[in-house]
Amino acid sequence: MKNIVILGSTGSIGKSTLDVVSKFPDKFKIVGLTAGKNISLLIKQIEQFSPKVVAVSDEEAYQNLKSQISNLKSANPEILFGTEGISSVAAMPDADIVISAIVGSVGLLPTIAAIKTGKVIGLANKETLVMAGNIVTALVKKHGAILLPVDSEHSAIFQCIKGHEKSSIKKIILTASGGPFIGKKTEELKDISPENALKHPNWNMGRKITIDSATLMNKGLEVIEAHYLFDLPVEKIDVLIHPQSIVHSIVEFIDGTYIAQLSRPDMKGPIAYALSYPERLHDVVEAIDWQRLSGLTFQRPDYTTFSCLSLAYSALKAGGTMPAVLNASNEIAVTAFLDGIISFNSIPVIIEKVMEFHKIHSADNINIILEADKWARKKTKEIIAYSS
Ligand SMILES: NC(=O)C1=CN([C@@H]2O[C@H](COP(=O)(O)OP(=O)(O)OC[C@H]3O[C@@H](n4cnc5c(N)ncnc54)[C@H](OP(=O)(O)O)[C@@H]3O)[C@@H](O)[C@H]2O)C=CC1
Ligand SMILES: CC(=O)[C@@H](O)[C@H](O)COP(=O)(O)O
Ligand SMILES: [Mn+2]
Repeated sequence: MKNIVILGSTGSIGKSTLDVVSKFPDKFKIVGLTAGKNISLLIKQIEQFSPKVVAVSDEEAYQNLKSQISNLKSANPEILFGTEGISSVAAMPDADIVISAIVGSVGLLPTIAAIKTGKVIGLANKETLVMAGNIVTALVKKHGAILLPVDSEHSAIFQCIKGHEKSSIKKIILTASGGPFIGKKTEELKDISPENALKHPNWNMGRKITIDSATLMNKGLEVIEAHYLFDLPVEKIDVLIHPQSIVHSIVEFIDGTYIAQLSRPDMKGPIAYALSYPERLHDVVEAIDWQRLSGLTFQRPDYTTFSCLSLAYSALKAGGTMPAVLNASNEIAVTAFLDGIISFNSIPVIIEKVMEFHKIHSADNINIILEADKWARKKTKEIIAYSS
């Protein structure tokens, strides 16, 4: 029996993780859950899974949760609050594996708290590695923690390279669906509404990552994530558009052969793989009906129209605090787009300006990263205010 903590249990990844856990009650037990502010869902999860400890980041939600919890007959967890409370859940001694599935930079400190206890981390929160890849991988080594990718492309690469020498890898190819605006040019994207950008063709995900998929920033963040997870230079990390999202990524070996990992687009696959690693669970994802597949197609990304992808490659090459700045600026720009304050096409324009203003620092410790993150948020807001 493995004891599981889920950071971000009320989100898309959190809910899929609980789906997997509920199908295998003899293998997994939930010991800790955390949420932002969706306490109506959190209460249902508490009733169903009886965690020992829960934490929420939002103060009003915390007070509401505390007042409602005494009415629950079946469960009575300890309730914690804020980043510190979430980090305590992440570090709880009973946990065997922590699924890191909070969205955005707020996931960084709780993930580090889990790493420092030497646990197995199922990492969905790609922002952790984008912001602080060198620091995080050094902490993983120092504390004997294990980082298992939950992001579908990285889970695919992890599965494909298993048992192969690193020197035999020529490059890895991250597949991208292309998002809802595949094939469109900049001019055609100028009046895109948040509602249309939120219509991902293949995956049902949280709002922030769905917009990142539409701009291709998601793939850019994943290039940076892959660099740190697999310790590969940027030149060995490629991106290919694959609109069907059946091939989750590909490894090209030096002998000219390839290994790819395939399944229907369903995050329960990579989640279950991380939860049960190194074993596999039965019947997690519905089988592919091969005869009915209409085709698997691949094309080069349009780096000009979807320039967020180019910006992410530039940030990775620039190094130091630049990836953290890219990430923070993107978070602010995406929120502004969802709030109707800036246009879809402004997202990369604003991020690029912020990157141009940034004086790179060596990413030696977490405070330098947090400072860069803070600086980039402020600068992005200034540029948005100035231009609107
Ligand atoms: N969804 C997917 O299929 C995939 C997601 N990922 C990555 O996984 C992560 C989660 O994505 P996803 O599940 O889609 O996101 P969601 O927006 O669906 O869920 C986010 C979770 O984070 C919580 N949260 C939000 N803000 C805070 C905060 N300030 N403090 C603490 N918790 C907070 C939310 O709580 P509440 O709702 O209660 O406020 C919710 O539980 C992201 O990093 C994403 O890039 C990677 C691959 C695939
Ligand atoms: C499911 C998953 O891992 C997402 O990160 C997904 O890859 C998003 O789709 P895109 O390929 O459109 O970015
Ligand atoms: Mn992904």
